[in-house]
Amino acid sequence: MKIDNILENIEEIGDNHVSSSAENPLRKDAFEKTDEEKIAIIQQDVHNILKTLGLDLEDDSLKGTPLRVAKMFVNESFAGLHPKRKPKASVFQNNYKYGEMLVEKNITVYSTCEHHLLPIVGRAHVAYISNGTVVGLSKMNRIVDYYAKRPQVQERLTMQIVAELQKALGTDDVACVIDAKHLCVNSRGIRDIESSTVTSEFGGKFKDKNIKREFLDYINMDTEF
Ligand SMILES: Nc1nc2c(ncn2[C@@H]2O[C@H](COP(=O)(O)OP(=O)(O)OP(=O)(O)O)[C@@H](O)[C@H]2O)c(=O)[nH]1
Ligand SMILES: [Zn+2]
Repeated sequence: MKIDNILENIEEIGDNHVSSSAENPLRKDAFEKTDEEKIAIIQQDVHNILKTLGLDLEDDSLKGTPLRVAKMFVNESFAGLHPKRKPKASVFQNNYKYGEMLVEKNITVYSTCEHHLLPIVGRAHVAYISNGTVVGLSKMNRIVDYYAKRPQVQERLTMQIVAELQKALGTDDVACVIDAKHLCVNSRGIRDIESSTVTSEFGGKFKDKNIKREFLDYINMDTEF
């Protein structure tokens, strides 16, 4: 994809529904380097970090780590930063006139906390009410995964998922709840292994108390929002 198209794509994401606060802070030159160029630079950076910590990078087990981490950042953990990886949300006409709520629950979330670069692991529950368009079920999981593969805060991730589905489905009637553990809270710092974080975004009809309740009942949440 050409850089102009990519920037256009980002602007388009910004325009429609996604408020500026729901965008990951990206530099203007974010996509000027190829993935291969980024991997080569990050490999050197990780090498320097480990060397500074005093590790012997000639060691057989460690010597592949800088490249391994660089590839993981670019191709896996943070792959969703690049708009070229945005999933195509195949939509269909709702010819069968299903008018009730559709809930895709227990979608696995693996993301990364942007403050500590430690994992966020949990579940997302996504729901929408069709206004004539339906989306392929797996596309909801793919949209969650795409936005999760970025340095994130959970609030922004939740909002981005809703905004993307609102755009694909042409309706505001979309909601998302995420319940996730942040390893920066569980494994370091306060080291609270039990706590998890719940975030929600309720668009359109989901702001209605009864509709919200129906959704929360489907996902077995007693939490009052
Ligand atoms: N709102 C929000 N905060 C997050 C998220 N992920 C991590 N954090 C918090 O970001 C904060 C960063 O605070 P700092 O005080 O700069 O970091 P720190 O000194 O490592 O803080 P401690 O984690 O309390 O040791 C921490 O309180 C994290 O728990 C998230 O998704 N949303
Ligand atoms: Zn953190």
